[in-house]
Amino acid sequence: MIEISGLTKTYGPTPVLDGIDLTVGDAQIAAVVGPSGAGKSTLARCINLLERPTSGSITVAGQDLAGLSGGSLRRARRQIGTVFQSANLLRRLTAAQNIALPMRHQGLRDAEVRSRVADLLERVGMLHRANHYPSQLSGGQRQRIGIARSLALQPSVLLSDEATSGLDPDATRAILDLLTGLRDDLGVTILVITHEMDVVRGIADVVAQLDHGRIVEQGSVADVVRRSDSPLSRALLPMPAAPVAGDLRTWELRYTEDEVSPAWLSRVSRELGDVAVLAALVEESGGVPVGRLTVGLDPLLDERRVTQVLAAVGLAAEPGPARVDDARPATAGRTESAA
Ligand SMILES: Nc1ncnc2c1ncn2[C@@H]1O[C@H](COP(=O)(O)OP(=O)(O)OP(=O)(O)O)[C@@H](O)[C@H]1O
Repeated sequence: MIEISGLTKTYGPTPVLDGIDLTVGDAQIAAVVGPSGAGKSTLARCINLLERPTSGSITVAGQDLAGLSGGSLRRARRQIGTVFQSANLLRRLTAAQNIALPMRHQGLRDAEVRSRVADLLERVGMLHRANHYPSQLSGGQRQRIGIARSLALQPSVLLSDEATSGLDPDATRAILDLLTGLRDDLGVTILVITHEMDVVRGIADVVAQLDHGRIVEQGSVADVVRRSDSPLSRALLPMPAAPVAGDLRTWELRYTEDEVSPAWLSRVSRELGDVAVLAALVEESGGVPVGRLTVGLDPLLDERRVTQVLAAVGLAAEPGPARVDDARPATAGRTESAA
């Protein structure tokens, strides 16, 4: 478990992290997202003790890291594995030797090292590359070896700072499967720093958005994607593209499958008149299938009434950004994704 409270980090006069409160439960994956310069990597470096926080507390597995020094600091560091964008393997060592390195530094016996290295190679699906050198591995394979090395001292927490950045979709998928396996099989708590919303959708249990050193939005992914008015929700699941300009008023609707009435279209049409379905998309995030629709309605309808009628059938609604061009009212048959 990671508990961060009132964490502040300043370089000179400027706070780079400003009062961060964030909790990641045991065996949870948390994603931290945010624009370049928001403070994501600084947050990771404070958690793995490469940087000292200016103030606030960081508790990992029940131990407050800020007050530690000497031997207790070194012991606490072993609780935390880190994977960076580049695996930074030593090129003169084989994959197996790279994984063994932290254990050798630790003074573990040969037999123990050999057995753990074999287990780790198997876990990351790289037993067949044990004796390859980094230059003989693909980027995704190097990253898997880097993850195995970060697990060598059996940490309870893993930090991943842009570990899938620059990898192709298959290699990314393999790394994400590996991380979810570590959470589910070994109960590792994982904090993922990423700018890739696919990664958040794919594996995160909770998500926090950092901006200018502050958390501006956070919550479980399942809750965030249900929020119709949230910038983070829109970033996670953008609205499908729809035609713009014209006579109808556009509305952006969002629903989760468990909350929407199956007969919503006919019920809404009865109350509000024709509904032009302009775009529709269903995608899963945080284990929840979320549907998004852009529809066109009569522009003379009262906004509050529209919102109420849509809410009554389980649709969260926001007025869209523009008017609709050449929209034709749809029948229920065109909304296959929502019905
Ligand atoms: N050692 C340092 N000294 C001074 N300023 C720093 C230092 N490290 C980071 N910063 C500043 O802190 C801010 C946050 O940097 P950080 O690397 O944490 O952002 P980030 O969100 O990870 O960005 P990116 O997505 O581009 O990697 C930036 O304005 C950066 O210039």
